[in-house]
Amino acid sequence: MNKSNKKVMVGMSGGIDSSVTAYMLQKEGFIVEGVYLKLHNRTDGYHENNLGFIKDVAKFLNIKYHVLDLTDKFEEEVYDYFVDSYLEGTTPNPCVKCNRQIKFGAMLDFAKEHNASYLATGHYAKTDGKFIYAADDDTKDQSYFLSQVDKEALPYMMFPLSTYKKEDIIKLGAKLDVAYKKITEKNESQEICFVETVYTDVVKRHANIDIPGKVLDEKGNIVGEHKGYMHYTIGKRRGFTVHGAQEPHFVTKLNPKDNTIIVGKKQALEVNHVKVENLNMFIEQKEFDCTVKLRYRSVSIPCKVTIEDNKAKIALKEPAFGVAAGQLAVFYEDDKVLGSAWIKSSS
Ligand SMILES: Nc1ncnc2c1ncn2[C@@H]1O[C@H](COP(=O)(O)OP(=O)(O)OP(=O)(O)O)[C@@H](O)[C@H]1O
Repeated sequence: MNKSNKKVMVGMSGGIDSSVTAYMLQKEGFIVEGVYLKLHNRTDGYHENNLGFIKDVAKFLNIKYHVLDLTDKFEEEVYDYFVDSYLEGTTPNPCVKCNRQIKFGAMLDFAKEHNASYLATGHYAKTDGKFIYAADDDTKDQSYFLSQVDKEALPYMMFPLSTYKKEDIIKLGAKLDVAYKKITEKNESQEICFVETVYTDVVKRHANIDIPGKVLDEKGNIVGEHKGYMHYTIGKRRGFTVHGAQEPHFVTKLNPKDNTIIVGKKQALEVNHVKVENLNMFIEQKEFDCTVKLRYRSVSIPCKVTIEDNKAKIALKEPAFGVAAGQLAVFYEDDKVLGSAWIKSSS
C-alpha cells in the first residue's frame, strides 16, 4: 500500500493508547490527523485535561487535530439508553452502543468528510476490513465491544495496537517524548467514560433508586427486603436480606413493575438457552455452531445458533451462570467475531 498520500484520522482520547497509535501510523508513512470527541458535559476539567495532552502530542508529531462536539448525539444514543436500561431492570452496555453510533458512526463520518481513507483507534482488536478479531493480548481484548459496528464501517477501521501488549505500549510511550511520558503516568481511563464512581450515582440523577422492596424466592414467597431494584444486577449476592438463609443467594431476576427482586441459590443462575434480538452479523449463515461470550470477561461457551428474522436462539452446549438481559451475546469462531445480538431472556 502506498501510504505517503493516505490520510488516517486517529480518534484521540488524550490517553496513551491513541497517542501511540498516532505515532505508529505516522512512522509507517501515513498522513495523520487527530480528532477528539466531546461526549459528555463533565464539569471537573475532564475535557480540558484530555485536550492538554492531545495538544502536546500533536505538537510533538506536528499533526493537525480537531475537536468534535457530539454531546447531544451521545446523550441520545448512549447516555439515555444507559439510564433507561436500569429503569427497565436490564444491564446496559454503553461502550457497545458508543462504538456503533459514535466512534464508528459519527466519528467515521467526520473522518470521511475530511478525506481520510481510514479511521484508527487505540482499541485492542484486529480487523482485515471484513471481520473483527480478538487482539493478541487476551487481557485487553476489546473485540466484544466492537462486535455491533456496522459491517460497512469495517473497511475503514484500523487498530494498530492489535498485536501489542499494553505494557509494551506504556514502555514505548515513556521513551518517546516528555508529553507521552506524562500520559503514561496518568491513571488508566475508567471503564465507562461518563461514570465517575458507580453507575447508581448516574441513575440517581434521573430517578429515585432508593425505594425499598420485597425479595422473593423462585416460587414467589417473600423472603427478605432490598434497597430498590436498580441497585442490583443479575448474579449479585449482596445488599439484600434473605431471612434464615444458610447459603449465599444470588439475584436471578429484577421486576421493575412491582419493585421486587427474585433470588435463588447458585444453581438458579444456571442457563442453557438464551434468546437474543437486534442482530449484527458479519456472516450470512442462519444456523451455525460457534462459541459465545455472554458478557465481557466471561469464558467462551460452545453453542448452536439459530437465526430467524432479527432474532436468534442460542442453545448452549455447557451451562452459563448469571446471564443478564441487556448484555451482548458475541459469536466467535476461534478469534474471529461472527456477529452479535442483544440478550432478551434466558432459561
Ligand atoms: N473522546 C474520544 N475522542 C476520540 N477518540 C476516542 C475518545 N475516547 C476513546 N477514543 C478512541 O477509542 C479508543 C478506545 O477507547 P477506550 O476508552 O477503550 O480507551 P483506552 O483503551 O483507555 O485508550 P486511550 O489510552 O487512548 O485512552 C481510544 O484508544 C481512542 O482511539
